[in-house]
Amino acid sequence: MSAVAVTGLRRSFGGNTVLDGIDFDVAEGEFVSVIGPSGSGKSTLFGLIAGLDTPDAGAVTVGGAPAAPGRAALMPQKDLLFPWRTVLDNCTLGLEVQGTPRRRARDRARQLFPAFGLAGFEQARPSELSGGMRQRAALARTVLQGRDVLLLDEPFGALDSLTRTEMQLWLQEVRMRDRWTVLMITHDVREAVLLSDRVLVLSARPATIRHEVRVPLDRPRSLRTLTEPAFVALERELVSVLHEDRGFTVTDPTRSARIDSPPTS
Ligand SMILES: Nc1ncnc2c1ncn2[C@@H]1O[C@H](COP(=O)(O)OP(=O)(O)OP(=O)(O)O)[C@@H](O)[C@H]1O
Repeated sequence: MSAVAVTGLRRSFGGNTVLDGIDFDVAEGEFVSVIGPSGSGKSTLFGLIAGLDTPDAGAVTVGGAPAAPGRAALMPQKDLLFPWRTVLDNCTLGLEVQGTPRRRARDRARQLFPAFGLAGFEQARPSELSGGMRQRAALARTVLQGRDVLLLDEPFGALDSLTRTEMQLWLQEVRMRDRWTVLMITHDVREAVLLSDRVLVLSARPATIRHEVRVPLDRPRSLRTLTEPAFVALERELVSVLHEDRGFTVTDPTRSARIDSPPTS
């Protein structure tokens, strides 16, 4: 059974068709990235998978049942940590919303802190954390909800490139331990290839799945992976597909691996 199955998904807002027939499956334990032009509907797609929005047509199942709040855990683009709560109590929020008593929620959160590089910061406020630590806290909150599927919407978008690379390798490590099923939105082609088993490329709006690549590189992947010919070839393929959509032909993907260009309309 697929962890996530998306069939014929359509979503419009007013007269603006955003998703125009999206079909894909995610297997249990798979890491799939979704890339595509800004405004193509990636966050809209995640809202539908998270059960926070309803499609105009088509269907989404998570673990074989129709998408509904609480079936997949969504980490939104902004970390949304509450400044007045301690880091520990920010991490327990999802559990508390589910009805877990605060004490038990705190015990469970505390157990994650060492692996998430947050040990010793339980009583700190979010403002005392670095950008990478904030993202790890937001991810801890998402993971703690104990869902079968994690939806990460640009989890590292706000980080500098060094921290970002460290976080990517860290995410790979913690995820290999627990085999989460992950769907991740990113604007960074290199990040998508480094972390994923498969990368889906959305077209510009109205979005369809324009392209898909499998990433058959061994794990764990490391900084060295970034320069392997197979890695570079996949990166080049994805960058070319993305830029073709915008009428460009890419000859040197290493100079244009990011795609955070302005919305097309
Ligand atoms: N609730 C809503 N009401 C009206 N329009 C919406 C709503 N949600 C999304 N949209 C529109 O849908 C389109 C796609 O937005 P979405 O945020 O899904 O794109 P995205 O690919 O995630 O963008 P980015 O990469 O910039 O984060 C945009 O034109 C946006 O204005």
